[in-house]
Amino acid sequence: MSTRTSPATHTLSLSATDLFRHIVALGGSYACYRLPNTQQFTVLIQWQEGLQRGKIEIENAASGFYMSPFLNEGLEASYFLKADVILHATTEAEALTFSLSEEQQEALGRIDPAKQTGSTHYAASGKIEKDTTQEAYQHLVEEGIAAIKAGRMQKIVPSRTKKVALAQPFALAENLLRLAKAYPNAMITCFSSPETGTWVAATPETLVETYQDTFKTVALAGTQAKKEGQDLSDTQWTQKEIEEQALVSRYIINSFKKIRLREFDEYGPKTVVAGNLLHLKTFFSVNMRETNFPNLGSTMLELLHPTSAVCGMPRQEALDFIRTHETHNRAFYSGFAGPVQVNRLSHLFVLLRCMQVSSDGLILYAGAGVTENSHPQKEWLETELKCDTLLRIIKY
Ligand SMILES: C=C(O[C@@H]1C=C(C(=O)O)C=C[C@H]1O)C(=O)O
Repeated sequence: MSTRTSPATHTLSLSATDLFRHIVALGGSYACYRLPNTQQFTVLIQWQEGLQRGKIEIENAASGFYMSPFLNEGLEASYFLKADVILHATTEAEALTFSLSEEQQEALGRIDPAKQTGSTHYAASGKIEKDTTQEAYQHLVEEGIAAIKAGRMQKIVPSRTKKVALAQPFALAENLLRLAKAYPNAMITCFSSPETGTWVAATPETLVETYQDTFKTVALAGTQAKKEGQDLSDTQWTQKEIEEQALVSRYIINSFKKIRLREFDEYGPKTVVAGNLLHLKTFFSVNMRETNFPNLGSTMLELLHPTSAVCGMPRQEALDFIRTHETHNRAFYSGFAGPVQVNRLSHLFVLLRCMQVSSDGLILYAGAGVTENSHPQKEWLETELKCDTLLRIIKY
């Protein structure tokens, strides 16, 4: 759908809260996002029931939003929200407000803002994960270190949950705006459907981006707290962090090698800000036309997910470890999500710094890269900082 403006008298100004309520009341699904370093929020709405299940070819897909849980072999457990309607709003104002043309109002059905009183989002279906204690997480890290010392893996990324209670119904639109303002260079996103429940993320990590002829991905790892007024060029990284991030870079280069792609640009590692944290990031880009890899986005998505930034190395051993040792289901945490073919851009992000919104609370998820030299308590503190990325900004 186009966003051309119709005469002012016929446009309807609708708050995100009213819009979300309207969609949920009619049984639709939506995904809302603000790309890094942009001012615009986009909402993709699907009216027909049921998200499409299974792998899609992002190059040939309709406009929509692609979502994947962490455990997703062959990407067959993915979901696709087909955008029947696309709306945009800027974040310059104090509230998220959409301006709907007549055509868009027709597509959305009759909307009476005064009658919108229901929920703005779907509550989680199925079992809600419990809180992970510090003791349990540190024990998991110790088991990871033992497996590495026994030679079964080089790196593992154990994760945990953190459950917080809600004092009031979750103010979704207000919180998305708060996150967008606090974190200009993050992808701020939320998706809500009966199948997936509701997830919110402020993620720093691109998994796959394609626009016109360019393919991009990044290797992101190594974490430290960002200090007030810190000069990024003075940041010190330990050998452990440098090696941990280099493993992720190597994993990406090995994936290029697997498909005999030899020409790519590599830049970094650079220290980057992600909310309250600093990471090391290497940027990769490929010209898909010159290298004759028109489907590189779909190909790399399958090769990369889950990367060693969120799973470990080697991948199969790390996956087995996570499946057998973690006591919670990661669901969409460390999976991926993002728009596909929206104005020719497909941009999928790793779902990090994320949480599930349930009717009785928020379930946050975070992990930390563990190598032979890890300290369990430090890894716990790292996951606390990662949870704080959301908790220090949102109201709950
Ligand atoms: C696993 C997470 O983050 C990943 C792990 C990192 C690390 O181990 O230092 C850093 C960035 C992410 O690639 C998370 O945020 O939960």
